[in-house]
Amino acid sequence: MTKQDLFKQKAARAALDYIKDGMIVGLGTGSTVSFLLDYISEKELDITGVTTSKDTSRKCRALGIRVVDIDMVDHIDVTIDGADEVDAYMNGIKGGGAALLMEKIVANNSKTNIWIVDETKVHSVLGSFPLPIEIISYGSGKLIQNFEEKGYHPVLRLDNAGNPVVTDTGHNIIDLNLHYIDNPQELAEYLESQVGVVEHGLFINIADVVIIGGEQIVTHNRKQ
Ligand SMILES: O=C[C@H](O)[C@H](O)[C@H](O)COP(=O)(O)O
Repeated sequence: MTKQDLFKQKAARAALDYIKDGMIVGLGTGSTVSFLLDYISEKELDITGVTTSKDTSRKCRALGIRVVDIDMVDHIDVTIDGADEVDAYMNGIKGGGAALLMEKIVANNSKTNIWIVDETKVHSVLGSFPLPIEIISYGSGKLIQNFEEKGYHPVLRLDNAGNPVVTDTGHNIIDLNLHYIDNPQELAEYLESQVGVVEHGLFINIADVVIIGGEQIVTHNRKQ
């Protein structure tokens, strides 16, 4: 196991403190959340999960974690998710695993949102990680052209067979290679105004707690 994986594991283990029996828990997507699911199963926590991807649902089924559709619950107590990059203001980029749309819907319906990341993902300014944009396929060439003209260096994400990645909700992904996002809010507003964009991977003012795994665990709390 790499050091980065060990740090992801540490962050995932620390997140268990926020989960109690009987809770409805939003379950994110990705390798860090995968460690969390293992711990939830090992500890036999009696939770009801609301998942953010087919991958997470599959893993929950394999581990015997109960899962229900988001529309079957009247609230979500806490959601625990990974992130691809986190800045000093606890804003982040998500969607490296193409799950950003379902993740944002679950996050927006959760009382508390907790991110679990390893320390390599924390940067003072967002943009090192390419920003995923979920789009409809019709007219995607035009959208790419618009993003090129803005200097965003867009790349349509392809799968191993060279076909456009199709998300769990049936869309495609464009990754923007921005390197330095000086005003995430302004960029989010621009992206939201583009017809054909379903959702973007900028998660602004969403995380309440960020647990960073490193040699030590560091926890940031928005309310502090
Ligand atoms: O679409 C994927 C999600 O936003 C993930 O939470 C993110 O990519 C982090 O994944 P990982 O824990 O594998 O680094």
